[in-house]
Amino acid sequence: MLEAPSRRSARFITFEGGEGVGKSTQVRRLLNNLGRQSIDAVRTREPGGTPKAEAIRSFILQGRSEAWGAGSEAVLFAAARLDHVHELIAPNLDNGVWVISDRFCDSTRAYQGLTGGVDDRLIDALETLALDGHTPDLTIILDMDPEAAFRRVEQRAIEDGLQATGDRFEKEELDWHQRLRQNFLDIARANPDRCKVISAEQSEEALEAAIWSLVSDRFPELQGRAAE
Ligand SMILES: Nc1ncnc2c1ncn2[C@@H]1O[C@H](COP(=O)(O)OP(=O)(O)OP(=O)(O)O)[C@@H](O)[C@H]1O
Ligand SMILES: Cc1cn([C@H]2C[C@H](O)[C@@H](COP(=O)(O)O)O2)c(=O)[nH]c1=O
Repeated sequence: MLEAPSRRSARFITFEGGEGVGKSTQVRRLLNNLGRQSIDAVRTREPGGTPKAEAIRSFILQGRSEAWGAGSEAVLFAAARLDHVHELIAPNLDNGVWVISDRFCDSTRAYQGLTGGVDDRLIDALETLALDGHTPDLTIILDMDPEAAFRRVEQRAIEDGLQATGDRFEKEELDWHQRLRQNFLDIARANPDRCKVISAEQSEEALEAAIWSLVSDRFPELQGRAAE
């Protein structure tokens, strides 16, 4: 299992969890809070973050990889991650810019590995290859009941004027999402230093405050700074 290295001043923080738990919302809020403290930070996401990785994202999430099975999908996610790490994550960290990513390697372990049944040895090998040493310093796992999270996703679709059709993974059955939730909790238990679980069943503002408290406790350069 991954241990976070302490090699640089810029920090690499990832958000993980099931569908619709509020990751993107909290990535944005954390970025704003860091900006208010004059911390230079970029927001990114997986799959995606670079043009090549975004192309792989479209291919997978529109369902075109579905027939290939979870093992091939794990390889595709890793290919996207390899480009993302080399083209965006590593250069920013090397320049002292914090990187905040909406999903990263734990999603492959949770979705394709533990939920999709792909062998741990393949997941471990892909992770080593794609990360090339860029283990997150902190991973925040947002946890909530998937049924409640679905209601948020439906509401988001209504607000966006779209039909809630769902991507490749959002279409899975409820018990699949319940297993996924448990699998993220198991990943957190196996990586207690790097991963912190926070209940996402609270208001956006309360969750933002809980995340700021966690992040500022974790990194000495933020201590004593309150979110405004
Ligand atoms: N704490 C919260 N309470 C209520 N609604 C929320 C909360 N956080 C986010 N939402 C709403 O829930 C919906 C999903 O949020 P968001 O897109 O941030 O989740 P996500 O985890 O990134 O989703 P996905 O897995 O689909 O990318 C949005 O409409 C958002 O406004
Ligand atoms: C990185 C990664 C992602 N996934 C899945 C998880 C979600 O269903 C989608 C991404 O959509 P989001 O709205 O941006 O959360 O992709 C995965 O199965 N494996 C991965 O490694």
